[in-house]
Amino acid sequence: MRVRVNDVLIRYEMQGPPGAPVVTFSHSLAAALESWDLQLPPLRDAYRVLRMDTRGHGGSSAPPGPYTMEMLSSDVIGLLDHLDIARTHFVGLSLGGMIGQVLAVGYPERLDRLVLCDTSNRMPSETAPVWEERIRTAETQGMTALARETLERWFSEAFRRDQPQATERIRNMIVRTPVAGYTGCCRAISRFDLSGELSRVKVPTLIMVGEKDEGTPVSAAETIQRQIEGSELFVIPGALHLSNIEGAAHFNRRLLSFLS
Ligand SMILES: O=C(O)CCC(=O)CC(=O)O
Repeated sequence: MRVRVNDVLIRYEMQGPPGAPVVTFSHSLAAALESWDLQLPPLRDAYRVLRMDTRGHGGSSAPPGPYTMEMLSSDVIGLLDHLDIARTHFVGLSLGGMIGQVLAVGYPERLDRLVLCDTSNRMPSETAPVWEERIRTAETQGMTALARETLERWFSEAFRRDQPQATERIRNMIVRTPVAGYTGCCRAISRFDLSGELSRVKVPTLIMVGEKDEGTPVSAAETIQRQIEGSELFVIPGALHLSNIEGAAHFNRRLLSFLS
């Protein structure tokens, strides 16, 4: 389904019994709602699972950027309003986790529980050249040029070797991401800094991170945990950045116990 929210079309899927609590999933940069496929089966009997493509990704519109984290968060609120959802659990990975933090600060009345995965409360200014380089590569060579290095940051060598079909599916998501959507979100991420405001978050929060995530490492998760009072931290053994896929069994067990 696609609905007009703010000035864009947002693609989403909603599965699960009517009246059940809603769990909203928000994916990483260069992914799409299908990156949560492994979370659907364990949740869909007891929850309404709402998965959406972030602006600039998957089947959502990709207007020219730059985007801001506030814009991306406002798209989530617009979708919830459209679907008449007053409150939701929110699970966000990486970029999705940054959106989740903005929601928890700006719209706490809309959130029941918050799960922040493989994310950070700010992008250090030292990383600015990395984002500029990724933007330049996407604009000059297209998303295919970014696929291999992205997969290497997201999954272990063993996973890429042993799960070629799953790896290929994610690769397709990366290369199909519109360049304008990717670069628009890169700019939102590179300017992201919620470090001064995160201590205001009172929503019950679980933080999960792949043990070997390099882009948003365990230390970044620990920083978030120190700032959000009462939050829990779970490190997913062996996983890199897309811990919900490579570490799905651990991820799902911890997610279910936190939500229930
Ligand atoms: O994945 C994201 O949503 C942003 C952070 C990032 O680019 C991490 C990575 O791909 O290594």
